[in-house]
Amino acid sequence: MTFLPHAPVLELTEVTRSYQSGNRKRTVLRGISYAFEPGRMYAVIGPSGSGKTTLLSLASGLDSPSTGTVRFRGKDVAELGLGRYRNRHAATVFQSLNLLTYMTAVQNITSAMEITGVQRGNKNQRAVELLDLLGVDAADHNRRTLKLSGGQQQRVAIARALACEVDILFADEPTGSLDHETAGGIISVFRKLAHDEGKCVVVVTHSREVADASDEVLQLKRGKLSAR
Ligand SMILES: Nc1ncnc2c1ncn2[C@@H]1O[C@H](COP(=O)(O)OP(=O)(O)OP(=O)(O)O)[C@@H](O)[C@H]1O
Repeated sequence: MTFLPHAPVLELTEVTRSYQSGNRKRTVLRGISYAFEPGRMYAVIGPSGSGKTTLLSLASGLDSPSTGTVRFRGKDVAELGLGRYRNRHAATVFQSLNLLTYMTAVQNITSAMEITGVQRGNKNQRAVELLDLLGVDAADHNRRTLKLSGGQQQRVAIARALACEVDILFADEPTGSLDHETAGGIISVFRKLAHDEGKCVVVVTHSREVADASDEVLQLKRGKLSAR
């Protein structure tokens, strides 16, 4: 199958999400439509409680919209199967990273490949390639991730997310706990993944630096998404 270079990789159409609390319904997202392209980095910004994480959950297949559709390369992710979409096409780096800290950087990646059923002969070699791509020092590849710095851990978590050769990478506040310089390194990684590797990178952030480094800045306000 061939794809047009600028055909959207991810499309949200009239997406809404409401939460029921007792007998009250609260609508967080109100009819959001947007098309995300490969090879671009997007920042999603907005005040606390505006629904950024909710939007990320729907776009990444962790949750389903109340109404509307989320499509990956034209196919409704509900039909594709949310588990399959998450394993094969769209990975998320969470704020908590969720690394297995008693395992090495390489083991974190190879075990993710095992769990998601990646068909690859030499998983170790692929893990090393990914860690190199993300700028993790060779000396750190076989260290337990518990022993790595916050910035290095973040890189390992991103490498693990990419282990399944996904097309879309989501990240929730990836620079929130990093100092300025380390955050700059992570921002460069995201830009490289979008511009050199053709990934669609979507970052939820409060950081001005991340927003400034992105190709598109999308603002969530009162349940609506607008390009800034
Ligand atoms: N599972 C849930 N059940 C009920 N309400 C929820 C649930 N998840 C989120 N909400 C509500 O939806 C609103 C948006 O939350 P969300 O976490 O998406 O915002 P956010 O923009 O990511 O906030 P922050 O920047 O503080 O992380 C909040 O009022 C929150 O309380």
